[in-house]
Amino acid sequence: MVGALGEVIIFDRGKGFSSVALFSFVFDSIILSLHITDIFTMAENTANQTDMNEWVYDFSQDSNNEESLVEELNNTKINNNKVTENIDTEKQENNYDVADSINTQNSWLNQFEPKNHNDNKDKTGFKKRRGGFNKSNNGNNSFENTANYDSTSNHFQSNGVEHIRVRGRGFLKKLARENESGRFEYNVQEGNTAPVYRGRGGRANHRGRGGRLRETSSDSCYENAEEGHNKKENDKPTGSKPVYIPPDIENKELISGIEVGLNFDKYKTIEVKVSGINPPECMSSFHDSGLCDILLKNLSECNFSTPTPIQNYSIPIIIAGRDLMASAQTGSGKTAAYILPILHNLLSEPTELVFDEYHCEPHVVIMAPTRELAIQIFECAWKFSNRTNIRNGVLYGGTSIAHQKSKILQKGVHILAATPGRLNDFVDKHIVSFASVKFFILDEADRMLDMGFKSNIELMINHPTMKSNEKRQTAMFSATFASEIQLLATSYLKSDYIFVSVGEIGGACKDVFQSVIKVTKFNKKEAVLSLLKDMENCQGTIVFVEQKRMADYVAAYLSEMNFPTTSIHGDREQEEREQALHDFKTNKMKVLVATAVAARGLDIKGVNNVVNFDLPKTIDEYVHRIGRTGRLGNAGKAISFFDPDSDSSLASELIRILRQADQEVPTWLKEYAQHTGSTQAFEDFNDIRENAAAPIKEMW
Ligand SMILES: Nc1ncnc2c1ncn2[C@@H]1O[C@H](COP(=O)(O)OP(=O)(O)OP(=O)(O)O)[C@@H](O)[C@H]1O
Repeated sequence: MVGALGEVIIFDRGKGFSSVALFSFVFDSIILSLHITDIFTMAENTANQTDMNEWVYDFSQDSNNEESLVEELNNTKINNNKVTENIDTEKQENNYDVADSINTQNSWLNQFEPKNHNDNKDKTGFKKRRGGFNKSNNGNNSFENTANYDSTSNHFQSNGVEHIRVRGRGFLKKLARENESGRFEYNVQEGNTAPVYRGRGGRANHRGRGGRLRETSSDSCYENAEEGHNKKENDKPTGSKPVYIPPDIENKELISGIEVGLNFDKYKTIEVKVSGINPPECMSSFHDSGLCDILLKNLSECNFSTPTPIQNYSIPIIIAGRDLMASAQTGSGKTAAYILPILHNLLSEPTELVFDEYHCEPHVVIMAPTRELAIQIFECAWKFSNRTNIRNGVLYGGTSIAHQKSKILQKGVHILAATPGRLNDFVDKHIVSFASVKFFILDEADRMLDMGFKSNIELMINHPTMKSNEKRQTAMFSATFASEIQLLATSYLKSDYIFVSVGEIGGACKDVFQSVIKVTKFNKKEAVLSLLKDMENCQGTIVFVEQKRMADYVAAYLSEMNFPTTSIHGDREQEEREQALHDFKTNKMKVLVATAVAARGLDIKGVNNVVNFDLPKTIDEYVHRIGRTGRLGNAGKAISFFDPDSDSSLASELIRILRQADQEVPTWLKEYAQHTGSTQAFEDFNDIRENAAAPIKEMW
């Protein structure tokens, strides 16, 4: 209930902001209208007096005269000590910077600028924007999410006011550049899971007029068929399409891959199970793989000397023309397990590449749930096709469509890595046709086939230009593969597909040392801080949170505490997301705070620690998250905060994963598991085909 939260909502709707001085105050649908000059003072007093925890500044003025509004704002005596939130975090999907157009009179705006950063970035790695409300009482922090006015210290603190919202039209609409409602909000409530959308006329995922109480889950908006894409992109008016042009691969060092770790040899002891009719023999080295010479050369240049188990099995299976469903632990080389045999096929059985100025027909389509993963797959294909005529392309949202179109139509593409939304768009526009597809690959297949993406995948599989199962080769890979998803997946595969599992399906990588700490939602912040302080070197730490806003909040907090931190989540612009990853990869930022958008597939050198600030909703997500460390035989560490209030339903599954990975199970955790399900060990084998040949058990 909004009213129960207690809010101050301030609207100013009088033209020119000077004539209206009506002040009213109600819970839930409270409207305060008053002279803008007094807004902050009055709100502050009211908040202070009534101990309310939300402020909403609403400049619902459809101002035709922005300049006078800006002037009005300039004249407004806003005490720097009182307004503390940087609203930028709510409008990061666009590059528009209103202050550019009113630069000459930006004193109001400038007083909210981050004060002590020389370049265009603040300490969090966020791009500095004008127009954000920004704490400036000590002049050095742009993301201090404090918001409660403390009359004794004359500034805000975080223990009371939980929301600051700014709503407006005209000038503020531009400032926020949101949807037609022209409003945006920033919720700084700690541990918040239920941002309140309200107003008049709100609808699902959109803050508008007539709002309602609505929960946004982590980064789960699939309307653009990408995990963690920016919801606000859904209703961008035509004409404000993304213009970001990503750079070409420029730093080979950054895509060079993780080095083999001390535990790499332990891969030999992992049990591999294969089922399906007449599976091809596995290989035991790259040299007996039959891969063409140029690929062997590229492999050695990339320091791939010994194949991992999933590569030993998948490479011969794909070379033999068989369909494949494969599961292997995180960080064990699944990407190369399909890229290499595909490249081998393209090179040894070349066919003409069809393309013209209007369309192209890739030979290989690889789908991934996130933009960053699509980029990573593209880079992997690119590095292994060095010195060949193979052309690689990538399609993903948040970037210029014209640019991506020109890239793939220039010379055509053999291998196209893509997120479903952008690919569908290109297929709809007849820019991409599946008429020449030989291989169709689903990376993170269980994710691609669950609720969020399934309809998009089906659109492609059933597209008139797509070849039938029998005429194309299909392969699916993931570290997790629930039985129901396997069942669904079988309809996309030939009936005699091979199933390979390396280790337990859905099991965690045993090279990750896992620990669980009991917390409450109120002490997570301190807990993460003390974890970082206790680390000898916190370089390479990913902190996972459930909410996009929480990502900014935690990133801001850690930056404040002098841990260089950046964040990645679906409300950041694509350019910012790529910049954040780049800064993290190049060690400019020690800590990356991330939502689900970074949970799967991302392969980043030097990730030593994963912290689950919030535990995810599902155990599979947990397995993927902690798999960002402990890759390729390197040791890693995962620390998870367990809040009994919100995480008890995960307890039994968590215990199961801890046991499977030979980790210690805290005694207190068992209490929470008692009523929430089985902690039994993994099933022995689960190829769901009823008629599957008896599994061939082999030790690699
Ligand atoms: N045989 C190999 N020799 C050396 N390095 C390898 C080998 N195979 C893979 N790698 C490297 O191991 C890292 C992990 O590979 P990859 O990202 O394909 O793992 P994955 O199994 O797909 O992980 P996830 O489940 O997290 O997606 C990459 O840096 C890759 O370059």
